[in-house]
Amino acid sequence: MQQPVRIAPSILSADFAELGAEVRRIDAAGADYIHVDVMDGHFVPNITIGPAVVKALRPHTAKPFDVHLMIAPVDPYLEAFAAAGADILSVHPESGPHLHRTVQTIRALGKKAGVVLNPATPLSVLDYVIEDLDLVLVMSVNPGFGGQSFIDSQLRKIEAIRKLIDATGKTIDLEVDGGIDTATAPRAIAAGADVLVAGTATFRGGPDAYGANIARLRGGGAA
Ligand SMILES: O=C(CO)[C@H](O)[C@H](O)COP(=O)(O)O
Ligand SMILES: [Co+2]
Repeated sequence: MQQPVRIAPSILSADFAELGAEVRRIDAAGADYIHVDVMDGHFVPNITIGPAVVKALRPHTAKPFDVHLMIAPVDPYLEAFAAAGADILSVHPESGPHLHRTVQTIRALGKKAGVVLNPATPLSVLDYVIEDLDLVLVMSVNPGFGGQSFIDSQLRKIEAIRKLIDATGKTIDLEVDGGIDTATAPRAIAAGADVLVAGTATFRGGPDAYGANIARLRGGGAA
């Protein structure tokens, strides 16, 4: 069943020179999850942050850290991100040879497990792991950068995954990431998403705007 809409600001769009304060600000502004984009310059053409930064940010909020791992191979780093304070670890199936094993490793570390589908990744990768997941993340842009435009074809994928999740009878978040703003948020929610990642749309306008930005996205984009 689709759950109430939650907002996961991506700190990729925060001021990196004051990340701790930015995390405290989005926490106070109503963020539900803190979305952390981890990029390695290999799986995706950009380099961002590693476990040391996650650990440094951990004391700044009690909100769940939703860690989106865009690194390959991913398996050797799961333990470090878990120890650093991640709550949800989400992996791309293309980032290791044994997705089922990777999901079991995350669960064995006591963390929530997510699988991320790139725009061209078919639904079938979920067939034999969905029952073990806490979250499915649909990329509505190709991973690597913030500020890209929402890819409309992913709405069909969200609709299809909503049906798959509901058929399990389990509580599994359906998150969408990339190009979420006041125009695309209501479309993603109507398709069945219940967690919206938003980098650009959360941080635009500076700290005084974060609360209103998050509230607008949660309300499905209404002003
Ligand atoms: O995973 C990501 C990129 O790979 C980011 O989470 C995503 O792009 C968020 O940024 P924006 O809301 O600006 O599109
Ligand atoms: Co992300």
